[in-house]
Amino acid sequence: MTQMPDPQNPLRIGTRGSALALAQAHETRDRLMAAHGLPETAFEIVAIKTTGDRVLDRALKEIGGKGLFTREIEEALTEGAIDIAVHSMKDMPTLQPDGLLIDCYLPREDVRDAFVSNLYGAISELPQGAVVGSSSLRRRAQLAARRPDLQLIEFRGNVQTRLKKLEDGVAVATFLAMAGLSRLGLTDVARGAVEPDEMLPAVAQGCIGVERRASDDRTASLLAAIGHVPSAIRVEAERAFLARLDGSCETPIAGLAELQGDELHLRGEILRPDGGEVIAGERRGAAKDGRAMGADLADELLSRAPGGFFDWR
Ligand SMILES: NCc1[nH]cc(CCC(=O)O)c1CC(=O)O
Repeated sequence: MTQMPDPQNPLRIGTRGSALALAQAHETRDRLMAAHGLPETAFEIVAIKTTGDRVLDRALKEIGGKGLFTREIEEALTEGAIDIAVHSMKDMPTLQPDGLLIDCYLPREDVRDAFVSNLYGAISELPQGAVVGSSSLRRRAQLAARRPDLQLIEFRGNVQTRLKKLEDGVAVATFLAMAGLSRLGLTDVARGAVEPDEMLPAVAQGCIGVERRASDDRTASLLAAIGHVPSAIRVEAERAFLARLDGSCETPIAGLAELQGDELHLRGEILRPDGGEVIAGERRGAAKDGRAMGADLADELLSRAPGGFFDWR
């Protein structure tokens, strides 16, 4: 029998302190409570400030490095200060530090981007030269590919900060993940969801992953009850694609795997940051081969990329 957490010996859930991160930690806790019939007091939520949270004044890509939002949390997990770490898989490097493991994914939310604007209803309605705010290299590149006339500006900060910038007229539109808005109860601010055909989402967008110490068997069996296998299949295929490209969410790479019964449909694309070139491809295959499909699709896109394509990295 697994030793269940209790108020004297709670399961400590590590997370960033942002409203979105806390909502994700609460969702994880609620699922564990329901799956095991445990009270809220059997859990402790530990908010941890990361480098990415501290440094708000510079563009993320300047301070650089993968795992800007995860390093301190993974250190706490390794040291045993927390028992699990709850992450937006979109923000996770493809390699976990030695001794740590992610093999539990919650049921995936809406994977699409939301179009957010007080003035216009969709991308197609944006006037020539309109100013759009986004700090996502992927969204900027995808938008520039479709609408080279638009003026793209950096847009950092949490959801509330970005909405305030729209209100102040700093930009006329921005994009946010539907999943984040939904978890914050803010889907009202979306004028609409952008379909993947129009803007392929980031790898693992909308998916929460739970990380643990690989050697921690008690936590492994607790998590087994809340892991969602179809989400795992999809996200692991997308992350195998990303890993082969050596990308991160700071790279103009998009990827989405969808299940149709036992068949997995994987789409991926790499872009030049200015949108000047988009290389896209897809694979269909058995769900069990998802990771191999991801690596294979990445190899195809790499082989089609002209010399110098990745030089901006
Ligand atoms: N990079 C920030 C980030 N990481 C995860 C989400 C949204 C939730 C998700 O995709 O799981 C967001 C915000 C956004 O892109 O709007």
